[in-house]
Amino acid sequence: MAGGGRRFEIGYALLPKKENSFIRESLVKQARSRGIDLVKIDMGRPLADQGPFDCVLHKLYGEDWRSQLEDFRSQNPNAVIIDSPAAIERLHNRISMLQVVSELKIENQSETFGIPKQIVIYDRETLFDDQAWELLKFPVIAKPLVADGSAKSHKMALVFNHEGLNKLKPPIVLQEFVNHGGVIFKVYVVGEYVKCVKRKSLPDVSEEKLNSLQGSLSFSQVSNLATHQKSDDKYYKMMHLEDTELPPQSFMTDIAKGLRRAMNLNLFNFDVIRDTRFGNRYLIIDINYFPGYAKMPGYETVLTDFFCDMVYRKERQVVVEKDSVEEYSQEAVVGTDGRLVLSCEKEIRKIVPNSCCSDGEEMENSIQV
Ligand SMILES: O=P(O)(O)O[C@@H]1[C@@H](OP(=O)(O)O)[C@H](OP(=O)(O)O)[C@H](O)[C@H](OP(=O)(O)O)[C@H]1OP(=O)(O)O
Ligand SMILES: Nc1ncnc2c1ncn2[C@@H]1O[C@H](COP(=O)(O)OP(=O)(O)O)[C@@H](O)[C@H]1O
Ligand SMILES: [Mg+2]
Ligand SMILES: [Mg+2]
Repeated sequence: MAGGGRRFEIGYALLPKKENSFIRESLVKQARSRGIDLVKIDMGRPLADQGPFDCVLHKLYGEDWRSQLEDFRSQNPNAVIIDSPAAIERLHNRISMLQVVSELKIENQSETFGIPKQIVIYDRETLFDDQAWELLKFPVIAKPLVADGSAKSHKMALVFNHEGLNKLKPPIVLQEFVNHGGVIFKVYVVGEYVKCVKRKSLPDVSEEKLNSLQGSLSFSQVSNLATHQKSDDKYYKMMHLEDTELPPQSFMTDIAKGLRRAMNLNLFNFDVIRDTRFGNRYLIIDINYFPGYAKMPGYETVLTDFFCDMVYRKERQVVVEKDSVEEYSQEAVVGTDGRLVLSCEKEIRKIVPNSCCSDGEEMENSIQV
């Protein structure tokens, strides 16, 4: 075990469904064997009274939970919080979620990426306003603007014509439906680890079919159906999952890295489709915080590696801090004047930049000189 035999505690706060799927005995055991104890946070008691944890792993929302995390952080400035509520928040709105994609710059000669054309509609009037429709053409997907994990936030409609707009309930995002061969790519990100898998998606809609279709079609969490129907060979063949080529791994990794940095998140996945009109154009349509990692083969190892990275990196930083303090305070002694001590403090801060949970977010009071 690394870290000089010291054990680490990671507290987790998850909804029951998530806890059941994610906190498996196999994960708990593997983490334990590498010096990490996964401990359930007691939601009946203040978080700040528990632990003290080296790291908090969470997928819970709301003001109360946020302020509990803040209290915990101020009492445990060296603890790692995965991830910061402010960074997660961006993913709760389907417009801000994809804005970050448009800002990414990735050099690639052979593939391109972006997001589908989309507009946000806040009221029924705008829904039927021709001006709002200048950018889009049917079919479109209507998605609830809010993506907060509720069943409602996953209820979508594929809309074929104006008649289909009647059933929609703003606020919604209307997104151009892009034919993509019925297969979606899910790219799972765990810190630096990136894994792309294929899943079932909606079938293509041809011009011909579009003219014969009426109104709209409602659906929910279509990509999760594939796992339930894996045993149905005929169904699987029909979706052409096996014949579909994955996007180039290095391209997905570059996008994942860019998103991770831009969003300041460690645990997320994003849904990608390949536009059949071009073949080398990829569109990102959805980003999810802390998705269903247990569906990833060998998720226990990937997650344990990540936990180790988080807590050991933290441990290393603390050691560096201590070393730096000694080194610089010796210099300060040589100089023997108050001003010199002050400039040393600044130096130490430079040595331990952003020493925090998710990259980029400064941890205050981490250095005691
Ligand atoms: O439950 P699972 O394993 O299907 O995971 C869901 C994810 O499925 P995926 O890993 O992408 O196949 C799912 O992703 P999709 O929306 O299907 O793209 C969400 O991340 C969902 O979380 P939430 O309801 O948006 O908070 C995830 O649900 P929670 O487990 O977080 O409740
Ligand atoms: N612009 C689009 N073009 C084609 N299919 C789409 C598009 N947007 C979503 N889909 C399909 O709808 C599914 C659900 O949409 P998504 O935005 O991923 O919502 P959720 O957050 O519920 O997963 C996707 O997995 C994909 O099959
Ligand atoms: Mg999705
Ligand atoms: Mg989603």
